Amino acid sequence: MAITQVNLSHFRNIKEASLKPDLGVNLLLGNNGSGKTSILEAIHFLGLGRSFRSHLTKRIVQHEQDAFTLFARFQHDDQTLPLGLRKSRTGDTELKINGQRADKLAQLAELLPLQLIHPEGYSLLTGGPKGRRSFIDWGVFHVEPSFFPQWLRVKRLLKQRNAALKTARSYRDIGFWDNELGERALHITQLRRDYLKRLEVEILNTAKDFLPEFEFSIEFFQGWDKSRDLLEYMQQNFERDRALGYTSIGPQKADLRVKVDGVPVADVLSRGQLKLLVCALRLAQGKFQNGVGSTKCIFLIDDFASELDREKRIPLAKHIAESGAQVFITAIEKEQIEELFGQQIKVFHVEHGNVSEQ
Ligand SMILES: Nc1ncnc2c1ncn2[C@@H]1O[C@H](COP(=O)(O)OP(=O)(O)OP(=O)(O)O)[C@@H](O)[C@H]1O
Repeated sequence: MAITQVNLSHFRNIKEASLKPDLGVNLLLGNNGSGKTSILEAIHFLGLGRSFRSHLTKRIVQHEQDAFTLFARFQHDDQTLPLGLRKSRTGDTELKINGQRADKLAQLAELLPLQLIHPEGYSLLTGGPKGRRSFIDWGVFHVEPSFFPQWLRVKRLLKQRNAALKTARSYRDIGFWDNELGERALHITQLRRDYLKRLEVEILNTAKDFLPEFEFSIEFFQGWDKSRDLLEYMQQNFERDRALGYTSIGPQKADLRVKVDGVPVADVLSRGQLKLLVCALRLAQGKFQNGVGSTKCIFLIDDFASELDREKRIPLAKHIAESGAQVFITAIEKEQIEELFGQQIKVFHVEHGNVSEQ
């Protein structure tokens, strides 16, 4: 899986740009505010249908323009597919995959699996469980096709159960939703657990290379006490859920708990160390995907050098190179990246929104 062409039009400060990336490491080089991250943001948009910087399209569309347009060609199953996306300031979306209109942005995620590593990425470990759940689900989604439709169904059922909780007078009024939920919840939980079991070794090995001074452990919290039967537990929790107005236990509460000596990493590690650990998690996941999945993962790395000393950049670059994945890296100085990856990189200069190939 690799992108062979990207065109951007009216995206942030980029009026028009066209890039023909290499299948290996691509370096986006430029001064602060030149537009490097905007190119990563555009690729992220093509892969996930959303930005990692703003949920408002009007912030992304170039000032005084109505819409942005992105176009890419990418390799998929031995063929090259074109992908076009236009999004207007008001949020209207037009998506074309291989010349056909597509109505769901979720279709993009299947075609272009991406891993983003960026300076604020450490919030994966310091923030709430939602991000870590997404981390797990990204991987399950890409290796287990039955996961996504089941998860969508569970989310819909939870919405209905939560709505029913507001008018329910006794457990009987919502018991129906729990029966519908129960089996599906167990299924997706099993898929998450199996996936993490397989990924765990890759994560721990990568983390050991980055932070050899720590002994990490990984625990999967399924969203409720694993010794309890979910249906029975939900029944017992009815009064509590009714008072809260939402379902307080279940797979929607799942989490990935990363600890060092039994203590959550967010309480022990420095910011730079947390950042490295997040790199380890994302690289491990991408490498695992590239080993087992049919579609290969692409890495987007924003501000590679930020907060990492040279000694730590070396294992990071080694794992990136080993992944064999296509990589897009932004940096201000070329030397640091060349030193790590050798001459085998394609350099794009970004200056005031203009992109040129070296
Ligand atoms: N909607 C928009 N229209 C036009 N310009 C914009 C828009 N949104 C942001 N900008 C400008 O686009 C530029 C691109 O910023 P970007 O974050 O891509 O820079 P960068 O090269 O990654 O910089 P840094 O090294 O500081 O992270 C900034 O100067 C910003 O002010």
